[in-house]
Formats: sequence, structure tokens, C-alpha cells
Amino acid sequence: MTAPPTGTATRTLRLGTRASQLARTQSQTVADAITAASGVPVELVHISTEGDRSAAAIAQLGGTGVFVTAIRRALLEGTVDVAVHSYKDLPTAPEPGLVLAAVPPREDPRDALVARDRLTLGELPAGARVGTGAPRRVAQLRALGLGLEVVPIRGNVDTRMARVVPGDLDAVVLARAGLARLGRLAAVTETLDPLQVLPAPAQGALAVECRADDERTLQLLAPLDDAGTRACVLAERTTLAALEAGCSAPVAAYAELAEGEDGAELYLRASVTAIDGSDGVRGSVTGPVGEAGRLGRDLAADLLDRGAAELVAAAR
Ligand SMILES: NCc1[nH]cc(CCC(=O)O)c1CC(=O)O
Repeated sequence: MTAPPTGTATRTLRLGTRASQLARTQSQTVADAITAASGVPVELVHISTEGDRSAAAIAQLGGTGVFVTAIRRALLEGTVDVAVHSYKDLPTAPEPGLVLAAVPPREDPRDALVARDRLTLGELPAGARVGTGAPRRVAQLRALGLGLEVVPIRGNVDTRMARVVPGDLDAVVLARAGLARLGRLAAVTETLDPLQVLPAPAQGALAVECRADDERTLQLLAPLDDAGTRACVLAERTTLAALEAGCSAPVAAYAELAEGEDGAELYLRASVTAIDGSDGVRGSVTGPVGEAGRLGRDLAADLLDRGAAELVAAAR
């Protein structure tokens, strides 16, 4: 018997992550899962991105991808072997040379309200100041017709929650998944019903990337993949791509798995909302889980027939 080359089997994997607390927490979860499944140690490498360095609104920075470019460069250059992204922050176009090696089971993808005095959305008085940065949330909150004053905010999760104080904001809206990962769910005063605020495509999911030709890392990451999450996210992201909208467009898409007559089914909803909340289109489609991509394209085509392109263009 020949011994394997020294150290290959257990050589430490380098995982590139943004330095924010949320990114580090997400990355550590994936690192722990890799080690638990294979025994291979994983080292976190902090990488600073344009999205972290600038205080400008995401749309001003060029939207899609501001958190991602530097991390992908490190991966392609070989500085790191694995990258963990919040899936919803990824551009819809694939990156040449990289593959999505795993999509772990996702957190609850809904948005959450963190409000003063434990108030829910419906209890906030007209004129209440609600902070959020995402155009999708701005548009959907205005479309509720509750007379809320939507205030643009940015910054990490703690910075945003700290704005809920007398004299500043009455509430903020955040991804529930981020709060769950940071252990901050106690601050949530309402998890928003998708009928009122439909989540962003891929919200709550992680994307684990590596180089397309890195067989060893591909094998180490394969056990982390959750087929159901991957299908849901594929349907949501295909809708977004077919609408030719980026991650900072007022587009929502949310897929759920359900048990149908002939096996597992996917129930996909999507919406495009005018930024001022005065207009919008919504739709849904149900079909086999194995046809997630086709379902996303069909739903996008339906929304486009009903004016989605004009709404996406007006929000640019
Ligand atoms: N764009 C920022 C961002 N990217 C991912 C998350 C939360 C975690 C997730 O959705 O997976 C957040 C914060 C937020 O939307 O409140």
C-alpha cells in the first residue's frame, strides 16, 4: 500500500469571509459543518469588501455584488479555498471558474419587524418612522397603505436595530435570518406575513462557493448541500434573473415546498412593486420540484406580461 501524499487528507481549508459579525457567524457555521463531516480543519480569512468600506447606499455603489467581488477574487487567486455568501447578495450571473458547491438548509426567509413598545406592523400609528434600506422593503411597506414614513438606513444589523429609540425611528425591518444567526430573535416584535411583505429571492439561504476544478473541496462541501433549499432558491433566483432585475430591485420571490398528489411540489410567489407603493404586480405558480428553473421562468414571463418590466425600469 502507498501512503497518501503527506498532509493532503487533513490539510487546513481556508475560508474567505467578510469581517462583519453576521458574515463571520455564517462562515463559522459552515466551517464547523465541514469539520464535523470530514475532520478537516477550517481557518477563517477576513476579507474587506467595497460594501463594508463605504457608507453610501448600495444602489450608489453599483448595487449587485458590492459585498462579493473581493471575496471571489481571493477564491480565484487561490488565497482562499471556500467562500460563504448570503445568497441574496450574489449577482444572478454565474462567475466563470467558480461553482456553487453547496446550499445548506436555509433559515426562515421572512422579514422581521423590530419596533418600539413591542408593536406589530398593524399597530404602528400613521406617520410612524420605519427604517429600511432595501428598495423591495421600501416599496412593499408603502404599498400596505398604513401611512408609514419609510426612512432609508444602512449599516450592520446592530447599527440598524440601535436606531429604534425615542426621537429617531419607531421600527426597523430586517431579515429574520440575520437576527436568528446573531442570536437576536428576542428583539423581533413581528415576523412579517409573506402576504404583506414577500421576502427577497434567496433570503435566509447561504451560498458556499469554491473553484470549479478543486475536486477535493467540492467533495468536502457536497454533504452540506440541501436539495430542497437549492430548488427553492433556484426558482426564486431564476424569477429575478428573468425579470432582468438585480438584488437591489423592488422584486420579491419566495418558494415553499409542499406535498402534492404526485410527490414534492414547489409553490412559488413573486412580486414587483413600484418604489412609491402606488402600483405592483404579483403572481404565483405551482409545479414539480425538479422543474424549479422552469417555474421561475414561467412566473417571470407572467409578471412581464402584466407590466413588471416597466416597474423594474422605473425603480432604476
Ligand atoms: N443585504 C444585507 C443582508 N444580506 C443578508 C442579510 C441577512 C441574512 C439573509 O438574508 O440570509 C442581510 C441583512 C438584512 O437583509 O437584514
